[in-house]
Amino acid sequence: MKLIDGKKISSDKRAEIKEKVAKIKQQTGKIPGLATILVGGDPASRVYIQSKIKACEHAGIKSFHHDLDENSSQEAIIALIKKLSENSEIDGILLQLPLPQNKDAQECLNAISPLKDVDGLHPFNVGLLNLLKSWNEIIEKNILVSCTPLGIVHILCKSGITIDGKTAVVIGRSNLVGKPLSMLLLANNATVIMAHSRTKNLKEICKSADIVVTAVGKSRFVNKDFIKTGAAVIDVGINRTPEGLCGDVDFDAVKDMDIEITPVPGGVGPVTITMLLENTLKAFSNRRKIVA
Ligand SMILES: Nc1nc(=O)c2c([nH]1)NC[C@@H]1CN(c3ccc(C(=O)N[C@@H](CCC(=O)O)C(=O)O)cc3)C=[N+]21
Repeated sequence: MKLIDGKKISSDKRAEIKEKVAKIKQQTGKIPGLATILVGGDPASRVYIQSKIKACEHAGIKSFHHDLDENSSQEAIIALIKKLSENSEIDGILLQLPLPQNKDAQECLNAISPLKDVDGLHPFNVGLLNLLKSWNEIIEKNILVSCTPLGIVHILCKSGITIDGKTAVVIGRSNLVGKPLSMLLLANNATVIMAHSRTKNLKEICKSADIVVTAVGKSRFVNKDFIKTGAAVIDVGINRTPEGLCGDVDFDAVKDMDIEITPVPGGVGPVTITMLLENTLKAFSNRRKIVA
């Protein structure tokens, strides 16, 4: 088993971003800004939001955090988002998900200006992603795409794992990870299988894949039976167990296999946050029509 070092991939990219931010400041006198919104006090969400704010500070990006009460109305969330969408100091807006019960997250996301939608969840950006014909267009057209899928493609690329022509199985069909990732892999010429909780013969399907991405949220869900020799395994699961934080893959069960795999922690998580910084810069330059 060969571990893919997400922390290293992340810190290399963050150093590049930091330099870009410094250059932007020098050339424009402006500082890119990211607004984060947390509704309610879910402890895991708070940890993620804090890592995002810290990463911004380290890169020189200005962060504007908004804590909303658990009982805030949907109207109040939308009103805040609209205000941030109009604030010219703010380039990116991130609404931390999930929202507390009884709120329509998509309705809130629809209020984010598509130009500031650093999670790529506004219907405009979802549409652009689905219209993609090739990976080049992501760069040329400056489309904002969800951070975890971008991070996964970045990890594969930096690890020298080709996507073109490979069979990739994505387990999980969420709007934040599974669906956008499938579109990105497709744009990179993979043959993509979108698997989910109702998929039959999941083990056999995964066993045929060159790349397996698991975003399920169940510890030890993926074992030896799912993975073929030589495969790349990307573990997006974040599960808190009595033994600590772990992903969806039963690490002990696969440790003797000839595979490449991202660990949890230290795999996809840190690179996801790095892509949020990257998307904030992308939003900055899209809005100002300059090359960062
Ligand atoms: N609008 C929105 N956008 C998101 O991108 C988003 C979200 N909502 N809601 C929750 C998920 C989850 N997510 C993570 C980011 C970093 C780590 C991360 O850095 N993890 C560390 C461990 C951190 C720990 O100890 O929990 C690691 O894997 O090494 C994990 C999870 C972003 N998400």
